[in-house]
Amino acid sequence: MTKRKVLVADKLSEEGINILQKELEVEVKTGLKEDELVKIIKNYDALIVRSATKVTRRIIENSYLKVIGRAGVGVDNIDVDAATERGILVVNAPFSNTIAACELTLGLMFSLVRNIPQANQSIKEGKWEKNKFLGLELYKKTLGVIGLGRIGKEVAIRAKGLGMNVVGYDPYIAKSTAAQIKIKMANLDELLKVSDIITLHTPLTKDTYHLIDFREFEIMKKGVYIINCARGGIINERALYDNLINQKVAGCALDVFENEPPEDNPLLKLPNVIATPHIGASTKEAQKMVSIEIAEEVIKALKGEPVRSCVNALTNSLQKEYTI
Ligand SMILES: NC(=O)C1=CN([C@@H]2O[C@H](COP(=O)(O)OP(=O)(O)OC[C@H]3O[C@@H](n4cnc5c(N)ncnc54)[C@H](O)[C@@H]3O)[C@@H](O)[C@H]2O)C=CC1
Ligand SMILES: O=C(O)C(=O)COP(=O)(O)O
Repeated sequence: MTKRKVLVADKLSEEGINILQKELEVEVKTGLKEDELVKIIKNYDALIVRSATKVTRRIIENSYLKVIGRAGVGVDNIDVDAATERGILVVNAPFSNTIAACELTLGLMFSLVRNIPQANQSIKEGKWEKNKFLGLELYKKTLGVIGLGRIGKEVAIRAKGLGMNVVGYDPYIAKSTAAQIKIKMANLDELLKVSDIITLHTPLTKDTYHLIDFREFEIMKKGVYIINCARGGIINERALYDNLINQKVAGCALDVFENEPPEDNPLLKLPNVIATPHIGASTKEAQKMVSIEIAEEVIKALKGEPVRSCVNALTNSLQKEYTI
């Protein structure tokens, strides 16, 4: 019997590729543009991507795909509605990169308040600017966690371990989740008012697009720090820029951008912005697990077996069940 064909369009660890190869014919072609994908997508039963490849309506409508696999969590780069309309299953691998994204968030939080990247740069330039890099302690500061799903929850638990006060905002989680990790829940405005550091961990959806906009910056404390390891579009980058310039925001750490790669993004020119190139999920452990998780899901979907992480029609109410 001829094997079904899967196109792997972004980098996937070899463990996952090996699993796919046992059952399917696998082709790996990365860095394809929309036009190139449109030309070849008819040849495949399944497509696997990460965040780089945008799976547009045009690609979907030119395909005979049965399943689209997202080797990671966020599916904002996939037109899930278009896939659903054509009966194409969209599955993701949400259980494998939680710790990786959480630990990057913590690394960025320490880096921000102690100016570690700036101090590193300075000493490598031959300077000894000891007095320039006076930092802040995290101990007893208030961390506002927006989105208390898998990653936000792990960040909150670790922040409490550092002696921080943690306030959470997430309209869709059960009260028992907050009680379990012993953090205070608040509405968005209360969280913005009291937080010394704010970290974002929601998906990018129609509801969370520009969740942090000019109005929200107005409510924040002067000297607040912002961390975004979720998605660029959740913060209005123009509002962030203005509030860094007027020093309402003391500094921010960004792993994600509205446009990636962020060509000519003015935020990257500011000294109080530290940035990483969307590496939240980039650990050996996470990438190995993600590749296995998505390979198994895609194979199950092609066999018509029940899958664990179908994201079609994931409305907010469904998301509630899904997160808890
Ligand atoms: N930088 C990176 O490489 C990575 C980024 N991510 C991003 O992080 C996001 C979160 O990942 P997980 O924690 O695994 O997802 P999750 O689904 O477990 O958690 C998301 C949480 O956000 C909440 N939420 C949804 N809408 C909200 C709103 N309007 N206000 C407040 N909370 C809201 C949900 O109720 C849920 O509890 C992903 O969607 C992805 O975009 C995830 C992994 C790696
Ligand atoms: O899993 C996610 O949502 C991520 O953002 C990770 O993105 P990546 O797979 O590293 O391109």
